[in-house]
Amino acid sequence: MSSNIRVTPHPSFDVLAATTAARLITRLLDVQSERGEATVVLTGGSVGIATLAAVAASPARLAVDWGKVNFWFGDDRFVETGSPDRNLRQASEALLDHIPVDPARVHAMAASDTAADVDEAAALYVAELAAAAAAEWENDDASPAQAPAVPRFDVLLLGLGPDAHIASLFPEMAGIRTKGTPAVGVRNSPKPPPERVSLTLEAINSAQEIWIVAAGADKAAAVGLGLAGASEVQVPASGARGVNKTLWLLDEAAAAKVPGALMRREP
Ligand SMILES: O=C(O)[C@H](O)[C@@H](O)[C@H](O)[C@H](O)COP(=O)(O)O
Repeated sequence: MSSNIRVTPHPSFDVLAATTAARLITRLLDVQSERGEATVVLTGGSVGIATLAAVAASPARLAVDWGKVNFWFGDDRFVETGSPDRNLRQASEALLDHIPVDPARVHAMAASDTAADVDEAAALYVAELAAAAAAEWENDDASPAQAPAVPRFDVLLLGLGPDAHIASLFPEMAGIRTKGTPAVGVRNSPKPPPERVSLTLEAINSAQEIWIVAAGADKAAAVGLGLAGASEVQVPASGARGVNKTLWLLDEAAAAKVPGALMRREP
């Protein structure tokens, strides 16, 4: 197992969400003190959204310069902009509408009323990622021609499906096999709704830190498989590896099948 993987259980869903929120606020503050701005990739799902709500409820949120935080999405559902199924809408209701974000720094994936199909939506996100990456490289006095496909992701949040899917990359489907592009259109998703846009594993793994957040007994098998070094095509979560750190932030139920040797119980 790579040394950069750390598994931390939490006593309950609520403690997991609150602790992940505190970690996120602290990480954003640390990055902003080093670089002036910070970038987080948000996820849909119960824990991902509960974490954002916990950030909104935390007095510590007031210490973050939210106007200098770049928000991207690991995936979104390809439904109408106003649909309650949209991760953007859920993230906005949980957090983004309650903090002073710079709208130009909130990078939403296209919806079914703003793109013709999931392929166009993915292509639009690929272009937006490339433009942000080129701008970062120009700022770093490097040639934009050599810019990577995606900007720097300081923290990338991932929920976990019971089938070990991450973002909208599902076992054995085209998305998890896709290489050479940072975003992909998804059809026939086993998790409704059927059409989505997702970052690819390559884009996910470009992140400095990946935080996989999962709660509930129905995720225990996926966590165990994800940590057991299974093939990423069969177990997408097993392919998630941050450049510097990969955290598995779990409640006790989701951690039930984690080998004791891997567990890091924080004091
Ligand atoms: O858009 C989505 O559906 C998510 O990004 C997806 O990857 C989610 O995070 C997992 O399915 C976990 O969701 P739950 O925590 O609700 O089970």
